[in-house]
Amino acid sequence: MPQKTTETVKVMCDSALQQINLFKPGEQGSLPRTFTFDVIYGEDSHQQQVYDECGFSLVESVLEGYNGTMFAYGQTGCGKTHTMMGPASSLDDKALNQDERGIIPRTVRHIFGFIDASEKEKKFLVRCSYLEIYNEQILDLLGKNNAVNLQIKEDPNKGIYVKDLTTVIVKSVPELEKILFAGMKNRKVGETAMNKDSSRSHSIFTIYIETAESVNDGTGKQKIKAGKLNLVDLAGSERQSKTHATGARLDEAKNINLSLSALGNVIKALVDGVSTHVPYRDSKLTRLLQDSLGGNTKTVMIAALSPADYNYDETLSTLHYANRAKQIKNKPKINEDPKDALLKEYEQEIKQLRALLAQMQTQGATGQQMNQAIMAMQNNMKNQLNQGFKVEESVDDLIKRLEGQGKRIKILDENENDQDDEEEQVKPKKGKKKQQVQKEQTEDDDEENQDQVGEQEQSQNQVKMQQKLKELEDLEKEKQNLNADKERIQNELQLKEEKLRIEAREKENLEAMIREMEYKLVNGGQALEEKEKEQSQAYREYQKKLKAQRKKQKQLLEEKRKKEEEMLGVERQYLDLQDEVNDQRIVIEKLKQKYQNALNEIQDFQQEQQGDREELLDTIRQQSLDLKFYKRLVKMLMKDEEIAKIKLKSQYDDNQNDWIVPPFILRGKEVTLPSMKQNGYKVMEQEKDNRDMSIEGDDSDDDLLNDRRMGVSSGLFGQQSKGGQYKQQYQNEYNDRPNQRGRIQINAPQKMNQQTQNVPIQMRWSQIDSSINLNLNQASNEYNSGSQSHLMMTPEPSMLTKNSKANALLAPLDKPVIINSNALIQGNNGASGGQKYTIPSIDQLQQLKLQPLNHMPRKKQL
Ligand SMILES: Nc1ncnc2c1ncn2[C@@H]1O[C@H](COP(=O)(O)OP(=O)(O)OP(=O)(O)O)[C@@H](O)[C@H]1O
Repeated sequence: MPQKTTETVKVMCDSALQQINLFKPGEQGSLPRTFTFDVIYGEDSHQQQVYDECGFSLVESVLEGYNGTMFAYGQTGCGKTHTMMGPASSLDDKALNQDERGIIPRTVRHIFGFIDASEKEKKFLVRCSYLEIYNEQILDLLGKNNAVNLQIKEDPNKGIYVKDLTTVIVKSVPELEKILFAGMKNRKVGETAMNKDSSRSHSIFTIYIETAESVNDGTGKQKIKAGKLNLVDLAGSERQSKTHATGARLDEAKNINLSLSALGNVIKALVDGVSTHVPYRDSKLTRLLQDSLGGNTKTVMIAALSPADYNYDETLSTLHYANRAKQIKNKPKINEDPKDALLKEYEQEIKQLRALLAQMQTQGATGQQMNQAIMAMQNNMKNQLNQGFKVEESVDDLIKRLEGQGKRIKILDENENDQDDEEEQVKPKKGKKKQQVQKEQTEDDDEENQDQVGEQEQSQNQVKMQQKLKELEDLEKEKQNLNADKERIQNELQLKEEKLRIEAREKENLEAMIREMEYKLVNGGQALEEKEKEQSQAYREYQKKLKAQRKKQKQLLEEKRKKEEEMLGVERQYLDLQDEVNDQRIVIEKLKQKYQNALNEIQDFQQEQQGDREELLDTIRQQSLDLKFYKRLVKMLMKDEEIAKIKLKSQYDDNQNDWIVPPFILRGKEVTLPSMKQNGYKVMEQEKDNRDMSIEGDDSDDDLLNDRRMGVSSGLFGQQSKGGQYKQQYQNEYNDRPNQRGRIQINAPQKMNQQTQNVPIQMRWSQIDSSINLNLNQASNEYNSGSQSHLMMTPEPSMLTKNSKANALLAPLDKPVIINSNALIQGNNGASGGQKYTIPSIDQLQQLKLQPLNHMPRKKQL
């Protein structure tokens, strides 16, 4: 969706013909490149229109049980996030610009609107998950730890899925929106020269909808359908020259461009008609979208364009991308009665719980039996959920967790207070008891006083008194017996009460579980007034009509195009010659136009390929420099045997696309490998903290740091002593690879003066005799004598020994050897020692029509 711009508009949208015309800047009067798509939106179109025409029918399909994917593709800053999400300010419930909301918030409303308008008997289970792919890592935007790189798995029933991805059950628009906004806040966004809030990751918000409805065959059976909707906001392709990205932004851009070019390769392979292999595994993005591209999913691609002439190349590339994607044929199918449907599991659980409750009420099952049954059921459910997804937590819990832990601490404090309160309440009770005991004591004392008075009276009648005493003793005994009986009865009563309490609690638990299970499912026909239902139905009908109209319009356009095609070949009966001439002229004009279009297409394609190649080579070159730096660093820190030992214990993980390196510690002369289970990585980090690093000399100097970033070249020519050391190391490393073939690139300066700009020229190694000798002394001498010319090689500087064999031969094919030297090109005739070889001059190289490569980083003058 083009955004308004003050620059010259070079994109014309023809919505009626569903065509987009792109004019090349500087080519006045030339024919535009024309592309036809299902729908075209100019800068005056509205978000509602985009949703009605692109989103609505896809969401309806998902509600019918299809899988759907909608993704926005395009150059950075073109409006992908705007189209998918809309401006952040529009998402608020009270926002005045709610009509600017994008596809995702509209989808959320559509889904629950549909549920509310469906029959009451229908049951729905709605869940969602939210992930981002950042620097080729899959991060859970709703997860407890969103720095963990999750793994992609494949299962015959579930298809491709992300292991341990958090999914949350939602029952209403506000709940789903809360989750969405909380996840959005975790997304990686950064400022670039082209977009203040540029998405630095690809994000996938997935909504899973399961529907259960009774089959009308009198068996009471239910039909379950499960649809899944992926709403994808891709990060935009970007050129470093425009975004001026450096550091982390540049790393992100490299990863973004690589994954987008992997997506492009998948699309190409799917439509070129010759590829037998589709490279889905080349990136996490293509792997996750595998079902959406050529699989069983209904997919809508939205191409966002910039209309500015400044972005002509990127706009053309996006249009080609979309044009190819348009040709992909998917085979969508409804997911009926899927084995892993959660709704089915929940329904079964509810049934079983109800049966248990009934049993408890009629047969009086014991609390212990109940407990065991509930525990078994809960475990069973957890296992089922764990097979694919993490066990869901409630929306409120999740939001609380995402907002931080503060609330929980507060709740704990409150509980503590509650406890204190309870104790406070207990205290007065204890006091009362004490008072009562004191009272009883006083009463006893009174009795004693009275006895004393009686004693005086009874002194005259001792027998009587003794009898009385005996009676008292008997009474005391009886009292003791009664107390013992009372205690026993009390204990029995307590036990009975406890038992009753347990049973009541179990029953309550059971009922709560049933309530909770039922709560997770949403019944159709809720909350809506009859009038709202009618409106919703009318809107749906209108959408259907609109869809039918669009289909008809498309058919008519197609017929018109076909007729025009036919006209070009039809022989007509002409009444006079002039008519025939006129018609033929029109036919010729049209054929000319077609021919020109085809030529343009070929030219665009070649340019695009060249652009892609340059971008990729640039990335390879950058990565090769990084790799060299890390290699150098590791070699400075560790011995070859140590590296070998650790490599032996390491494994390459295809799923993670990364090395799993076990923890290790460098201590004195030994390498210790602490077990991963025993917190090995933590131990390793502590060891690292204990080490102090010191660098000899004034190595903090910026220049030196820069030179180091460039890799080994900094050490090669600047100081002979260092150079010698490096040479020796590299020679050792590569001399034992005699049979690997490689290629050589010569980056030749266009003009032979010191301010030259490099025009790199590629020459395949196969054009050079594999046993040549190169005399490179001249290059290094020239360098050392202070000339601007220099020689830089990656990654095999062993070539630089005097009269050395061209060890570039030994370079593996994926690591190009780069020679950048004036001297090499000029003083090239004399190979020494045996065979002769002449490196071609620039003219000769150019005559070979070898394609120029990208600009190479120039090395600093030392
Ligand atoms: N159709 C539009 N109408 C109004 N504003 C728009 C439109 N499209 C884009 N914008 C604005 O342009 C800016 C960049 O858009 P957005 O962030 O959506 O680009 P993007 O393609 O997602 O970029 P990136 O790939 O860098 O994430 C935003 O401020 C956005 O609001």
